[in-house]
Amino acid sequence: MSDKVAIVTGAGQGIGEAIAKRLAKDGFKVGLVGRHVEKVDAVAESINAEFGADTAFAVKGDVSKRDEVFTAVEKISDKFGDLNVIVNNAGVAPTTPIMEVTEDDMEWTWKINVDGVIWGTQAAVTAFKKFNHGGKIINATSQAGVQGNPSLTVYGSTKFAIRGITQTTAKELAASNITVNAYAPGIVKTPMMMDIAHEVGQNAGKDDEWGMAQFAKGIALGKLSEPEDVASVASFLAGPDSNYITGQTIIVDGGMVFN
Ligand SMILES: NC(=O)C1=CN([C@@H]2O[C@H](COP(=O)(O)OP(=O)(O)OC[C@H]3O[C@@H](n4cnc5c(N)ncnc54)[C@H](O)[C@@H]3O)[C@@H](O)[C@H]2O)C=CC1
Ligand SMILES: CC(=O)C(C)=O
Repeated sequence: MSDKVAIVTGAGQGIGEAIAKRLAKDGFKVGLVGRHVEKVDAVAESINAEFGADTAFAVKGDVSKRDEVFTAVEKISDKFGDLNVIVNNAGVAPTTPIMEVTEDDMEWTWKINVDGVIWGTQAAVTAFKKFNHGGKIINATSQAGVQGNPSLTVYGSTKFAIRGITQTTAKELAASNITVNAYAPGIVKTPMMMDIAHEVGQNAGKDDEWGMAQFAKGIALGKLSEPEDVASVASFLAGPDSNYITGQTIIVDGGMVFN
């Protein structure tokens, strides 16, 4: 068991919720950050009911806003008296055929997916230094940040960027005993993916199930993944068994992408 402290952004549902629950099970105190405070509060309550009062603490924060990220990280690390891990998980996934991409699509998607990782990294490094030790930074990329997907130009561009940021910051922060890695899920059964499947289905005059099946094609293991499959990898990256790994993206996609 660990007595370490981890922060997970976008922890109100889906993969972030599963990671927060898994890290609590691993023995971490967990800080949950989300735009919708009622959602992160509900996840924190369920963690506290299962793992003991004061295991989880929820804070409202929009990752696209630097001040809000710094405030959230300070509140959580003050409450638990330390910070060892941040999981920059929050993200959005617009489906945008190339000829329909607008300036607005580019701006809001990059602000959340990419700026959010940068602010989370800066805020966590500031806390690691305050507590006089290194730490672990874990970023959410995607199979769409490893290979091109039609109609995911905007989203994919952010996820390719996150793999780049993972590599550059890993090299820059190694001397401070900070590792930086990423997980790249394939198709995970979460509200985000259900929304995408709905849109793809509607555009083709079909239903959500058909939409999901289009994304499920080509998965070697023949099934979609659960948020807990991604949480297992985040658990490994947050724990001591990954201490000698940095700058890497672990692909959790059931064999969609082989690189
Ligand atoms: N579901 C999937 O198939 C895949 C997901 N991913 C990535 O995994 C991460 C989590 O995805 P899901 O759980 O599926 O998504 P989701 O949409 O189900 O949950 C994302 C959470 O992030 C929060 N969020 C969004 N913008 C935010 C902001 N500005 N500030 C704070 N919180 C914000 C949302 O409110 C939501 O609670 C994302 O970065 C996504 O791109 C990557 C590959 C596949
Ligand atoms: C949402 C996502 O990351 C996909 C479809 O790869």
